[in-house]
Amino acid sequence: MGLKINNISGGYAGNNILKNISFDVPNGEIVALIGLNGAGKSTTVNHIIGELQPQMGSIVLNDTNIVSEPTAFKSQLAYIPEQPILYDELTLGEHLHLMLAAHEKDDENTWERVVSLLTMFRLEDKLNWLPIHFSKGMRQKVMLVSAFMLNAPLLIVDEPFLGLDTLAQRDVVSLMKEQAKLGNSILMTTHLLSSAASFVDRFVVLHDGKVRFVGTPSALAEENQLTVDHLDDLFDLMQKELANEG
Ligand SMILES: Nc1ncnc2c1ncn2[C@@H]1O[C@H](COP(=O)(O)OP(=O)(O)OP(=O)(O)O)[C@@H](O)[C@H]1O
Repeated sequence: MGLKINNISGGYAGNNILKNISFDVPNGEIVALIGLNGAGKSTTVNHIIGELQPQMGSIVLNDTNIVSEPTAFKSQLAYIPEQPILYDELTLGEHLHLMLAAHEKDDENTWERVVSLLTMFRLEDKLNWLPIHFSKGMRQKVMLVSAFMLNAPLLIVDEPFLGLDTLAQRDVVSLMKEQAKLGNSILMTTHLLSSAASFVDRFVVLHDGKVRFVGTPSALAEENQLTVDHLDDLFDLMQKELANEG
């Protein structure tokens, strides 16, 4: 089980972007959605988080369909957007308690986990701070704590490394691996193919709103006659292809 995207087509009002997208994020797997700017990664994520509705196809998470049971679907989901969203008037502590309460998890056990995450990201002494006092990277770390504290069955992380120092990047990878070990599904978007290749189970390559490839990092490298260390060159190949099509 896990997340099953079956044959979805969709996009924005009057602007159809996704064409027959299908892929799975099985329980216990880390899957990276990749593609050039404008390929449709955010549009796909927006459908999975329920911001957009597909014109056709289905999105099912552990047997829960997003259309027939939207509340049950969303309660299984933790999402880390590329741009941090924080309530200006709430302290870090108030923000975390509010998020926990919304997921009915504001208990002592979960708070222990929150404290260990805050310590990992060196935020443990900042519970009384307001967002205005946080740097960009610190805001991103607050989003990471808010999502990882939930141990949600599906975690979606948009560009997990953006704005993070190398220590925090390493911590995010180990947290994603920990979530996978717990049997949760992780879907991330990234432009850093070679780095992602060292820890993701599979890549889903989007190209012009279509799924171009689904498979392991080594299979992706092999198909494009690249080594895993040089997977970033795939973007040059796709860019050239787009130029030829145009
Ligand atoms: N709000 C919107 N309304 C209409 N079209 C949009 C909107 N947002 C994005 N698009 C279009 O949808 C297509 C896919 O964009 P999307 O943001 O999904 O790409 P992406 O793969 O996430 O790119 P990036 O790597 O730049 O984040 C693009 O052609 C874009 O112009």
